[in-house]
Amino acid sequence: MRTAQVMAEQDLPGLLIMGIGGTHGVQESLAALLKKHFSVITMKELLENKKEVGKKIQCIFVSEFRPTIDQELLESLPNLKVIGNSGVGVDHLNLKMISNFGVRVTNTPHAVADSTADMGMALMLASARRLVEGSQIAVSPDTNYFAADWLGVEVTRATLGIIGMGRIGYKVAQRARAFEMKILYHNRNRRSQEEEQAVGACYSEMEDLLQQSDFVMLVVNLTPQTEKLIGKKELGLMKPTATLINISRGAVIDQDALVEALQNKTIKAAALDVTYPEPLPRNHPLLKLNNVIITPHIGTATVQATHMMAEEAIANMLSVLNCQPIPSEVFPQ
Ligand SMILES: O=CC(=O)O
Repeated sequence: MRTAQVMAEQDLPGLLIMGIGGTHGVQESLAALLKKHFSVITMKELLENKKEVGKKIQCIFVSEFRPTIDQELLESLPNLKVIGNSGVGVDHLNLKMISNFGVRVTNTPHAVADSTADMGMALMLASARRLVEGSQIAVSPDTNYFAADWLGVEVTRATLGIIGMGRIGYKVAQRARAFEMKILYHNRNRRSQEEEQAVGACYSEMEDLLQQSDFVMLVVNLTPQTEKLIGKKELGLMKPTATLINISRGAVIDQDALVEALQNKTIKAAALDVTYPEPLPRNHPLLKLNNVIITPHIGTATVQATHMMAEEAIANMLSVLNCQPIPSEVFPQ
């Protein structure tokens, strides 16, 4: 005989998890969170019985950046209503194709903002103070080193140019203010005077920002308009003492041009949480340069952000299922 609890679980909307790790495709704590609202189905379960299991799925929770949702998958899910992306960037999803199936897409712009802004600051400080190089020498067999060999530069009172002043860019500005940085920003839409004053940020044309900044931080979404936004010409405008930091998407930078600029020292350094592709092939020239820091796209990889993203995605997906206003829906461009 079925218990009331099992019956209730069966009544919950079916949710497919697309991710890696744990038995469910995400950490068990996230799976437990999702299970409060959905009947959770793993990819393995779907593949074992596509016909029956496919009909139950109304939502997909996407926790990875890799492109995995194709036409064939969507055709096997006749009752799919919403794809809840865990994260703000949705460039790994084919929005046009998904919308042709009448499926909504949602993202989590609020949950990611603090952790990603922290990552931008961490990369800026690590690069300025040569943290990775310093850490490598400190644990190397070579003990004959001196602080004077490792002079960095101060972030305090330096000029930071933020390209992309959305939620994350603005959080970066709030943090940079505490370092007394001069903050320039460029954005599609100018922020209000009150917002600019609150963080001490000045709106700037791209060219001026690139010419004046000691640190240029990229915080834009990847769209056809921002692909290769930073190329040879833009890198050429930067100071030879400047550092480029990227916490958005790798394809926002023309990577060949970046390699050239770093090799020729026309800019000083780069600190990248994102590259194109991810991970970079092990023989990629960026990996051979000592004026580059690369992290494996971990801007949102914190305990707090992962849980907040799941909560935000759950709220979005339930709104779609309950025909309520959707807090964060993404539309094809
Ligand atoms: O890269 C992280 C995100 O898109 O949220």
